[in-house]
Amino acid sequence: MRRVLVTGADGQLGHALASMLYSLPKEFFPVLTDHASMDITDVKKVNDICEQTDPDIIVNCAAYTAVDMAEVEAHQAFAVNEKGAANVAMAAFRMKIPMLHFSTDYVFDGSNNIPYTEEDSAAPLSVYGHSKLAGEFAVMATCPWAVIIRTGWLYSPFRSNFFTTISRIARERGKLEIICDQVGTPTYAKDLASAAVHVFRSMDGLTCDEMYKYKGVYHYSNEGVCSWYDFACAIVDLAGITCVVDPIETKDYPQTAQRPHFSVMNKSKFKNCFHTKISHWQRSLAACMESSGISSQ
Ligand SMILES: NC(=O)C1=CN([C@@H]2O[C@H](COP(=O)(O)OP(=O)(O)OC[C@H]3O[C@@H](n4cnc5c(N)ncnc54)[C@H](OP(=O)(O)O)[C@@H]3O)[C@@H](O)[C@H]2O)C=CC1
Ligand SMILES: Cc1cn([C@H]2C[C@H](O)[C@@H](COP(=O)(O)OP(=O)(O)O[C@H]3O[C@@H](C)C(=O)[C@@H](O)[C@H]3O)O2)c(=O)[nH]c1=O
Repeated sequence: MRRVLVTGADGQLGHALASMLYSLPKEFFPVLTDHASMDITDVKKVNDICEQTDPDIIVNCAAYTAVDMAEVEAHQAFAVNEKGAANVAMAAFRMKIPMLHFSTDYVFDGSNNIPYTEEDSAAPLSVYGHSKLAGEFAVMATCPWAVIIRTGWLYSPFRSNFFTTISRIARERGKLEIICDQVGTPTYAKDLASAAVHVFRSMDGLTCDEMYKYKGVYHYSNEGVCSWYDFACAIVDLAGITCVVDPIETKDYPQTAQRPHFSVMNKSKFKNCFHTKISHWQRSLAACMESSGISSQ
């Protein structure tokens, strides 16, 4: 049985991954840590807990994810997303074990008109995007066999995210105005957790030299393309909520941080390397809706 140390286990991805690991009890034993029990900016704490728990795999789900707040809290964003990530990567390097880390579609500036590949240049528009890109470099420099998955528009029935927010405010307000000129692909956290398990299985039992085969950045979201407006319409429809959803432009929804207008990612590298298929975002949204019980409320 493989011990999988998860940081940020109280976040939406950490929670989805923990549930996935508990559902595979013969294969994996989750060692869950959260902000309170293991602050990843505290290098001594990270090393002590890794030493005590002796994991076989480390997955860094901890992050500073408040995109607008990061514009005024750059120091905190970089402390967690760059230095904290490097602390976790250093522990994995010392223990010579697989390290999985997550990054974001917000490393791109949105100027592409075809899906971004891993070879495309990153040019973040926001402090959050810059801090995550710095984290990618820090992780790769610290633990050279690390696998970094860039994902985007993550949602689940757990914690605050676009899915839970829209489900709630559609009922409260009866009318929503949603940006239609930012295009990307939603990612169901359960699908991403399942993708992470594919990575663990591929890297299980490999020597450091063998792990190098997988090193680097991969793109992963659900399949398909939509705007936030399309996503909101689909949530409202599936939930059976009576609510008007109007499309608006980014300029009509003032936000502190700038977001890319286009952040669709090409997932071929992940699918080919880890021999997996990916579900379309509408199918995954339906699965999430069903598991959340929101549509029957
Ligand atoms: N959410 C999204 O739409 C997207 C997320 N990603 C990336 O996916 C990953 C997972 O994101 P997601 O699960 O949504 O994020 P969440 O914000 O839901 O979870 C992040 C977790 O990290 C914890 N955390 C924050 N600071 C620290 C710290 N110093 N030490 C330990 N834990 C800390 C948070 O705890 P607390 O809340 O108590 O501070 C929270 O539980 C991140 O790398 C994120 O950048 C990428 C693209 C899209
Ligand atoms: C609630 C609401 C949001 N929106 C828009 C704002 C924003 O552009 C978009 C999504 O809202 P959010 O607050 O979820 O946006 P945001 O925090 O930018 O989401 C991002 O989070 C980080 C962590 C990532 O890494 C990204 O991939 C992405 O998921 O919807 C509306 O237009 N109307 C509304 O009523």
